[in-house]
Order: sequence, then C-alpha cells, then structure tokens
Amino acid sequence: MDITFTDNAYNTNHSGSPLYDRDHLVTTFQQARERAHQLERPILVSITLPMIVHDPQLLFTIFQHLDLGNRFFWARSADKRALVGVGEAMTIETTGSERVTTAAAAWRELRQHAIIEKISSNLPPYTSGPVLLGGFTFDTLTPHTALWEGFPAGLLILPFLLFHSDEDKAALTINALIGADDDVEQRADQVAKTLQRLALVLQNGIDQLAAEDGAAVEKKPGEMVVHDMLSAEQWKEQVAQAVKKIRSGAFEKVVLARGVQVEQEDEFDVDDTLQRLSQSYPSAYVFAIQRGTRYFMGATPERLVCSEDGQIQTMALAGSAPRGASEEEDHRFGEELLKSEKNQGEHHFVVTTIHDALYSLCSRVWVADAPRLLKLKNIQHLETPIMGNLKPGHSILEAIEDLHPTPAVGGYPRLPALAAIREDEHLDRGWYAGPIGWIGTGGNGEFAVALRSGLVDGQRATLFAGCGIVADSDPESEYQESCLKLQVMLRGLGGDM
Ligand SMILES: C=C(O[C@H]1C=CC=C(C(=O)O)[C@@H]1O)C(=O)O
Repeated sequence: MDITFTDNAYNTNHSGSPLYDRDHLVTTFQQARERAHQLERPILVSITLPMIVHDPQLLFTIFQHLDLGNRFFWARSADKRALVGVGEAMTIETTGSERVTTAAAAWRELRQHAIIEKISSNLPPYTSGPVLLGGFTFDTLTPHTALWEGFPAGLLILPFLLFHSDEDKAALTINALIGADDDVEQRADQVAKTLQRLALVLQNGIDQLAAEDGAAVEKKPGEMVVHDMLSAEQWKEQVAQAVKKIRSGAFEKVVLARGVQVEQEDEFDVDDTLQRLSQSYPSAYVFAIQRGTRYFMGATPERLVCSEDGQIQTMALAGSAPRGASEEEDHRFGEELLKSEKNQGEHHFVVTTIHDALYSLCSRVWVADAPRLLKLKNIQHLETPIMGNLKPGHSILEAIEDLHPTPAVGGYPRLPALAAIREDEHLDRGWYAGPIGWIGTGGNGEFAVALRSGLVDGQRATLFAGCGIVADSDPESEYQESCLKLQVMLRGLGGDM
C-alpha cells in the first residue's frame, strides 16, 4: 500500500471546491493499471483532497443532484464529525455467520496493493484515505424477507466520492478501482468532469440551494398512518411469555422488538428527515444508507465500538426511563432509573458481556465504576463507558464480531436469548439493531448499533424498537417504552406524535 503526501499538487479554491489536476490523475491511474496487469487483479486508487468545511447535510443534498448513485450519510453533531458518500467504487457483500470476518479479509486484500494519495498533510486524521461504509444484519439465522431486499447479511461500500469532515478540517476522497484493460484517460476524464460539476454546485449552487430552501413554502407534513405489525395486545403477550421463560430459568434477559408501518400520501423526504434527526439528537449517530429507492436510516444513541490508533471505546447502554415534563420531574425519573434494581440488572448483563468480549482482544480494559445517565430528547438511559487498548494485529471488525449482539439488543446468555428471539419475535429485524458504521485504514473506524431506525421507501416506512425484558418486566411499561423509542423516527419523518 503506497501513501503519498503531496502538499500543493492539488489545492482548494476560494469557495472550498476541490481543484484537481487531470494529468496527475492520469499518471496515478496509469501506475495502477500497470500494477493491475502485473498482479492480474484490479487495483484500488484512493485520492484525498482538502476542502473547506461544509454542512454535511448540504453535501448529501448536492450528491443527489449529481446523480451518481446511492448516497450514504453518517454524522454525529456533538463531535462535528461527518462522512457523506455517493456512488460505489466497489462493494464487499458477505453472507452467513462469518459475514464480518469475511468482510474484514476482503478489505485487507483490497488495501494490500492499493495506491493511496493524500494531497495534503492537513486532512481530517481518522477518515482520510479509503473508507468503507456499511453494516450487517442483526442475525444471520433469521430468514431474510423481501422487506430487506438490497440489505444483505454484510455490506461494506467504498463510495466513489466521500466528503469527510471534523471540527475544523474537511476533505474529499475519490475512489476508483482500476483494471488492467481500463482506458485510464477516459477514467480520469470521468472523475475530472464529476469534480468540475461538484465545484460548480459548491460555487454557485450553495447560495442557490440555500435561497431555494429559504424561499421554499413550508411543507406541511402529510397525514401519516401508522399500523402496528403486531397488535399492542399481541406484543404485550409476547413480553409476558418471555417473562415466564426467564422466571423458569431459560435465560436471564431477552430484547424483544416490534415494528410499525407508516404511510403517507407524499414520499417521505429523506434529506429533511436527516436534518430533523441531527437537530433533535445531537449526541446520536445519524445515518442513512441507500439501496436504490430504499434508505435504512436512524439516530442511534448506542456506540458499538470506535477505534482510533489502537484505542477502542465502547459503552453499555440499557435501562430506560422517560424524560420528565419539568426539570424536577426529569431529575426524579433519572434518580429512580439509577436506583432501579430492574434496570440496573438489565444494564449489568451488558457491562459484563462487553467486558468479557474485550478481554481477549485488548491488552487493557477500563470500565467506569457505575452507570451514568444519558439524557436524550424523550428518553433517558443508563450508560457505562468502556475502553480498551487493542492488542496489535486486531481490528475493529474483529471487535464487532465479538461484541455483537450485546445483551442491549440480544439478551443474556446470548445463545438461548437469540434462539428465543428467532422463535418468538416474528419479525425480520434485518439491519435494525445490527452494527452500522465505517472502517478506514490503520484499523480506525466506528460502528454504532442501528437503533431508533427504520427502512424508508417512498411513501412507506417500517420502523423498529425493542426493549430489554428481565424477570420483573411489566408488559405495559415495556410497551410504553417501545413507543418512546419509535417516536424518534416518527418525528424524524415529520410526524407530530
Ligand atoms: C433495543 C433498543 O434499545 C436498547 C438500548 C437502550 C436501552 C434499551 C432498554 O432499556 O431496553 C435497549 O437495550 C431500541 O431502541 O430498539
């Protein structure tokens, strides 16, 4: 893998559009073609150019206008990090229970002979270079239904263009797979033309788009019709049955999920939904992955694992209470949550399991002494931060393989709880509650657990939420909790429920 820093070979103009040097592109592509010929396999070329920091939402909308294919969005407003991609230079699609390790091996293989150029030393440090975005299903043993068509067991996408930014730096990465017989002049022309169009929209279109936004007639959210996939009574009965199983000693905790279908007359506006989610949930990971007409999207508070320079950070997140209507009530609900034996028990399974999973991957694991409160817009959770130092040679994908599914979305012990979900839940979770995120070079990456999420397709959306069930769970309270969790996407889509 070559990495070159060539300050000044490319630059940005005053509007922050990336400038490119077509001849330099041709030279790099030629080099890749020669290598492809020698090694008899396509070679990945990844070039990162500096840009000025733009609103990631704006890039997402601009990418729609460039018409380059599927779009991808990943951002956390609180730490001002964002990744916005479009098009597919290549995809890694995996199946079966080895889906994460197979994806890791394919990514290693692809990187091995890649040509990676970073056209400045002043780039966002963790996301520069080739970055794959994608996710994995919750469970490979649940039958895959038509609902999740386009979302296989494992999917990592190397976007053609990736805008990435942190607090004060931004960049654009161009990815291309070059084969031994490629016409490199033509490939360079295609890239150059796309960058030219992007530069034009960034120069002229930002104002234009902003003006359009400002002038736009306030869109009245359409009338949304919500159907439970399983009636409230049936779901509560499932919870009651799970409680019985727990009391009979089958397992100690299981997370049961439910789905709702939402419809409206007009198509749901994915860009507006992302905007609303980012504004309402600044500490959440707001994401969208497009496959044709469908978007899997959401605003999840749960980090599965973040890896930076060999340091990994994760969390146990389980145990919930509503937010109070007044400061005093909110404080009281929070204190009750902290003292609740039921919630502490539910949370404890997650802490122990994560700790044990990390033990074999890390040289040192650090777990906070006690859970703290994570307060979100309409719900609060118990959260325990956990950190570790990855042993050399281990990557974030291996951490995912070991951590997923934590008892925050599966149960405890893992195997009987998963068997109960498969047997009793009657829901194709697909990517809901699965790992979703990005992986770059040098083992860096970040994956969240895809909660508070849904699959949006035109005028229809299917939304999911689950609750941790333990021996003293009350079906009615769990149902109310699932409604709070569903509100995230219902409101994100423009509903006022
Ligand atoms: C399974 C979900 O939430 C998990 C994360 C936080 C709190 C949870 C709980 O209290 O049950 C769940 O474990 C979901 O939002 O669908």
